[in-house]
Amino acid sequence: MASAVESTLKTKAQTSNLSFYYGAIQALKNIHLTLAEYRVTALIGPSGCGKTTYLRCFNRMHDLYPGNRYEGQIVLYPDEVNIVGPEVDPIEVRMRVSMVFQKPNPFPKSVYENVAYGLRVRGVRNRAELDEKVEGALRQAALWEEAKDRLDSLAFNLSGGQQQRLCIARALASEPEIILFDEPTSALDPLATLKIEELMGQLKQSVTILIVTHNMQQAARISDFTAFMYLGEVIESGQTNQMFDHPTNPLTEQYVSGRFG
Ligand SMILES: Nc1ncnc2c1ncn2[C@@H]1O[C@H](COP(=O)(O)OP(=O)(O)OP(=O)(O)O)[C@@H](O)[C@H]1O
Repeated sequence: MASAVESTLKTKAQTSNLSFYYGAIQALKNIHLTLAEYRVTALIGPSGCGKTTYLRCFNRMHDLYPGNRYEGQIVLYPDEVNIVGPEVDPIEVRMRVSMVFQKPNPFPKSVYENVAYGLRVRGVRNRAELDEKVEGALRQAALWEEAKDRLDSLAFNLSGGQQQRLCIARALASEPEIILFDEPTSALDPLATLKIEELMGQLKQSVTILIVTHNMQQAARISDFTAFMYLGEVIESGQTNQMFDHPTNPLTEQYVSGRFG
């Protein structure tokens, strides 16, 4: 049951009747899920259940490939825009919803230019403003201290964990409302993983987070809410401690206790 504090939460995004098709293949079936504002929601479930497919609906990444089709709605609040609606420009959606991928994927540019890139695309030209925003994003991504003396160095010279934090800074620079994380630590060592997990705890003060993870301990550590997916459906969702300690669906119970997946 939701606590008194949790009951005051605002909804950031409401998914209703969402189905998704890769051409003739239906990958998501009639999904309903609420994302709470300034909270971390984890998507868990066995390989191929649709976690990444669902995540990618939130920034209309599927629009990059012909034949893909959405049905239903993901309504973003407070303005109640259905971001998978055909009348909504995917570019606009991607300004509001950023994504961080499994493997760090910095651009072949300097540390500074990786973060400044999105700002330049959005028309920021003034050097002082760029400097301020780049520093702000690097600080928010807990990378400033390590990167401030190597802003002009190529991003590939950073460690894997630093590169992933740079990608987070790049995602933050456009001041998104939601950040999507697709298994963001699967390519990182335990220490770099810990840094990213701690960072998410700080980021959720100003942004709503949706994360796909295969790591049950990670989901339990960092998320406030968890949704368990199976064969393209959300089978059960709720507060993370409830989902792990007292799931109501036997499939969820089997999955979180490691008996399948
Ligand atoms: N481009 C595509 N074209 C056709 N089918 C696809 C495509 N991408 C994914 N699928 C199918 O959609 C279903 C969901 O895949 P998805 O990658 O979303 O699952 P997942 O839960 O993220 O899996 P994993 O944990 O292994 O990453 C799978 O059956 C997959 O084969």
